[in-house]
Amino acid sequence: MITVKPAPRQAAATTEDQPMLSVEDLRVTFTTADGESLKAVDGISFEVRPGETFGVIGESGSGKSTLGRAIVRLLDPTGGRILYEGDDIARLKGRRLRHKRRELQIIFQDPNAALNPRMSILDSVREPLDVVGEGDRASRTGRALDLLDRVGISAEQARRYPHELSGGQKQRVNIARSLTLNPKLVVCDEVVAALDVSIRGDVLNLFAEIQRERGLAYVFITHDIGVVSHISDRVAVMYLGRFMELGPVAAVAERPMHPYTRALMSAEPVPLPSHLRQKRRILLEGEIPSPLNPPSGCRFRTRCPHAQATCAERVPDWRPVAPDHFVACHFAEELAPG
Ligand SMILES: Nc1ncnc2c1ncn2[C@@H]1O[C@H](COP(=O)(O)OP(=O)(O)OP(=O)(O)O)[C@@H](O)[C@H]1O
Repeated sequence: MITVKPAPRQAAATTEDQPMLSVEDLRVTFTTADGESLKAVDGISFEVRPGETFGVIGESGSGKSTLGRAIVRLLDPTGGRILYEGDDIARLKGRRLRHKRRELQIIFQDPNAALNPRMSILDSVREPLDVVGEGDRASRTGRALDLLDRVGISAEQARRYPHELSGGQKQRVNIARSLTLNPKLVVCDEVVAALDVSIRGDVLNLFAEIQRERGLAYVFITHDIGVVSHISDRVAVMYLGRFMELGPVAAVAERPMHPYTRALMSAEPVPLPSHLRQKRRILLEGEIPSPLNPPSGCRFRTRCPHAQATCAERVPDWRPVAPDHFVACHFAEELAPG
């Protein structure tokens, strides 16, 4: 089990609740090799507040990575807006997009994804600074070494190549690399999933420390509810391209309002205090349906133990059930425990 030091949410608590990023009705549709339309992200809206960790959880194929990549414009949204400091990231082009993207970084599950195997660790971390041409080479090298030192990579290790480092060390290097251009928001896509369980806690702690030092916001994408409950302030539960529930982690853990959230939470040994754990294991039957042909009405209805006729007929409204807590289920209040 991962043990993560409790992280006081200083940055989130001291900044006002003004969003730093507003995602409005975001859509990403892929065209498959057969020419079919696949709605990987299908009308998602949320805000990220300065200094907070916004968790996104869901099964494989729910569209989490697509959402993360769209936020940093690694792929082009099909529709909707991504408002960041007065600009719509979804529409920006050229130099203005490159400039904004410095402040929005992403770290991937595969520690090798952003590291060139033929470049030394130091060169890889300095590269973003070289590209924007900040200062002279010596100052850029100094800054890269400082960042590497901060994440626990020595100057001697910085001269090595990626294959000479462990997965955990490489993920530390990726953290350093993502920080070179002083981002304000980092999308973390399953960043500890590929790491040995024994070191996941250390790497998560490093993420939490860096966040406190820099007031960074994270969008933390994971299928691991234990990870999300430890690191996030708020969490969104995603299923087949849509959010099913969104709220403060404690509220969602204590009183999950969507049947899918309850099923997810009961399926894993969540390291939550016992009074917050779901008492009964709810079996989530069947595979997630194909996004090429999603169920009508509520997308979860084909696996929901409580589905009724209405669920096939009408898409549930996205509505508040408590302050800051939203759900898309026709029967949320009736079904929610206690
Ligand atoms: N480039 C693409 N072209 C066509 N379909 C894609 C493409 N990228 C993703 N998809 C499809 O979009 C859906 C969502 O994928 P995505 O990787 O975003 O989900 P995920 O929740 O991150 O899952 P995982 O954890 O397995 O990556 C899946 O059905 C996937 O097959």
